[in-house]
Amino acid sequence: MIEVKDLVKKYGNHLAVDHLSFTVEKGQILGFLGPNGAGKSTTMNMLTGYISATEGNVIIDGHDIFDEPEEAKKSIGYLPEIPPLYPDMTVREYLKFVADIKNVKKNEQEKMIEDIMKLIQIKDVSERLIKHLSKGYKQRVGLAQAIMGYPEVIILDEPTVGLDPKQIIEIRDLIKTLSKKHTVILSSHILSEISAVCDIVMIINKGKLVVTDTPENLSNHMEGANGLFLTVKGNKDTVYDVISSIPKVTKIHYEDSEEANTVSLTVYSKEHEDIREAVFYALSEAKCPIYDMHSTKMSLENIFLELTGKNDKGGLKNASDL
Ligand SMILES: Nc1ncnc2c1ncn2[C@@H]1O[C@H](COP(=O)(O)OP(=O)(O)OP(=O)(O)O)[C@@H](O)[C@H]1O
Repeated sequence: MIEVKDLVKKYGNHLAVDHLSFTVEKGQILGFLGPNGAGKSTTMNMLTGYISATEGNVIIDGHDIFDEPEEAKKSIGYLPEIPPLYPDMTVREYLKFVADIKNVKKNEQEKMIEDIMKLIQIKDVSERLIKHLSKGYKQRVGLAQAIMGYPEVIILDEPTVGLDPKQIIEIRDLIKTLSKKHTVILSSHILSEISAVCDIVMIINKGKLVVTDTPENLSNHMEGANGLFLTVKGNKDTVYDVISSIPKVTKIHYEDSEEANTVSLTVYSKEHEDIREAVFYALSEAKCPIYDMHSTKMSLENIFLELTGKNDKGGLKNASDL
């Protein structure tokens, strides 16, 4: 449905998007994740033909967005980060205006506007001026214009930014509903948001692809990086020697210890290896009593920070490469 090949955007000497390639299948929801300035908006603006690319291709439903913009754009509905609304129009007037510019047939317009207002739940504000709507409702009207004409592909740039938690859940549910009939690409800098709605996550940083995988795989593979937190009574060197002699241990990280004569540390092991028993027996043999032992699960935010931090060292393509 969407094919992106070696997409590059340079602003002067600044490489905002650096050879990005990916495909999105029909009916999928692809989440684009990255910190501020990662290149999300720039990529979306190229996908929708809003700005040109320095290099590379974007093929939407078989049409190149740069060579056949009219054909390709027919398949796209776009909600930019700031929704393109006319504040002095009522919701209904605005949607009629959007239907006109998207060449929706006159005899189909009224029904389509009604159906979309019902789907997006904005019927109750249809006669109100857009400038008098709350932010959540403005965002909904932005979504309504994106799906006008029922394009195959819907591209949403940070669709929940600035909304309250209830509105965020409502917009997420809407996105899931939309994906039943459309292919959806959305961007966010919030990992939990992406994992809640997307089939595939692409993490980008400094314009480069860091990793792409399903949200489940991303979490599962990162569990290998989860550690075992320990507080042990004993001497730091002894504890280090004992723990580092356990075969499956890959990394030891010292933590601040709150009790005198104790050592706190997080111990990392190879993927999915349970080292709790080995740690217990080794420390008891060395007469170093364990005061605390618990698993530390990496939060989704930490996964994201870990991945985007690793990018400078280059070259992760799948979560399984971690
Ligand atoms: N018109 C422009 N001229 C020069 N540099 C630009 C322009 N637009 C974006 N950039 C730069 O390109 C990089 C990528 O910006 P972009 O807006 O795509 O990031 P983003 O991932 O969408 O970030 P955010 O989450 O903050 O919106 C940034 O370093 C930004 O400063």
